[in-house]
Amino acid sequence: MKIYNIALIGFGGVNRALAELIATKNPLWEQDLGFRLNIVAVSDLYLGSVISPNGLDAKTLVEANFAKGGFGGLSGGSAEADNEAIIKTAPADIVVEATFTNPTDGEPAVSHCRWALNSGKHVVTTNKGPVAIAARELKALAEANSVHFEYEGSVMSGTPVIRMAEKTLAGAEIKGFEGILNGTSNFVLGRMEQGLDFASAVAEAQALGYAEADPTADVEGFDVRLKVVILANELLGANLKPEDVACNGISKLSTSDIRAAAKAESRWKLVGSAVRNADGTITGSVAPKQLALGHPLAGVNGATNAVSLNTELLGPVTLSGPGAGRVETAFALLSDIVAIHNAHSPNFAKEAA
Ligand SMILES: NC(=O)C1=CN([C@@H]2O[C@H](COP(=O)(O)OP(=O)(O)OC[C@H]3O[C@@H](n4cnc5c(N)ncnc54)[C@H](O)[C@@H]3O)[C@@H](O)[C@H]2O)C=CC1
Ligand SMILES: N[C@@H](CC=O)C(=O)O
Repeated sequence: MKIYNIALIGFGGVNRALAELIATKNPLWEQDLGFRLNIVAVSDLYLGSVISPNGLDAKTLVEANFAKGGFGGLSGGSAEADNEAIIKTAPADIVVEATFTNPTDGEPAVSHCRWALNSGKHVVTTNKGPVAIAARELKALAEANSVHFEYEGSVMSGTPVIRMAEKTLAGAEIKGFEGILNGTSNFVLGRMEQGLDFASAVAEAQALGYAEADPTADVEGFDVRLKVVILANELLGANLKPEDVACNGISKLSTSDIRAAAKAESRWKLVGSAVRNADGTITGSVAPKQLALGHPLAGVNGATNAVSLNTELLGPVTLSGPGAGRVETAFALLSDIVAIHNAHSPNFAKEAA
């Protein structure tokens, strides 16, 4: 049985949900997965930072109602979030990056990943910024340091689209994809269909933990644009940057547009897609589309996401599942740690006492 020491960077919805899972599921993971997780450090812009080489009690961490700078009151704690020192010096095997996604340059998360990989620590992240903007560099850094850079939760939350496509569909020749890749905007469109106004629907998505720290990223399509870049680069071998992908969101759709679509037996959906063109170039786009009710994506509701991968050998292969949510996304982090564990890297795991 292995123990993985982990450092949590960001302690918002997703990393807090991971800590909740650790508090209750470690015995099950020991039995079923062959490891348990031990939180040795946490750093959060609002709460401060704390290092405890022997491990912090996950239950206490999630149940204590810390105020701003509250980690300063813990043994080994500080009211400041010293991410760099925590990432470089905490005795962690794995750094779990779940700070906010910066759709412009990916920072400071790109730096967090660099510091961790250069320190010989694995990185698992749900943050779309570093993956969309710096995946090539970070994968090369991981390889150079014999560690992993894993990011399943960066697209479709805990629904395993990246691993499914790369591992299980290897050889099927993916030529393009089309999907609903943002839980918040899909949830908002559904609530507007039910008669709620746009602002109230966005507020509900925020309360449910689906939305980005700035929900503009969800409703203007910037979040889907990052996911289109990630999937196009991963699955189609593209080298797209966010600015290469045409992007329109849902904010201009009015309640009357949505009602009119319903009368025409159709629904508005925010669709992200990419395709390999005949000349080998790859084009991505994000745009609201009015889909007939019979369209496979028209029935995808709430924060559920779905993506249809167009393959040469199988035709379309469609995967659907949670696209947002705290626990759902924490599961993606667990799945990344399982992938690291299963790769049997010998240098990072500690035998249980
Ligand atoms: N919530 C979801 O359904 C999903 C979220 N993600 C991504 O996962 C990441 C985390 O999401 P949530 O936990 O929902 O966000 P959140 O907004 O609830 O939490 C982010 C936390 O990071 C902290 N933070 C921000 N900047 C920081 C910095 N420079 N240093 C240290 N801490 C910092 C904030 O104080 C906050 O506690 C985001 O990048 C998000 O895009 C990905 C898939 C789904
Ligand atoms: N805000 C995002 C969270 C997951 O990436 C969404 O709503 O899909």
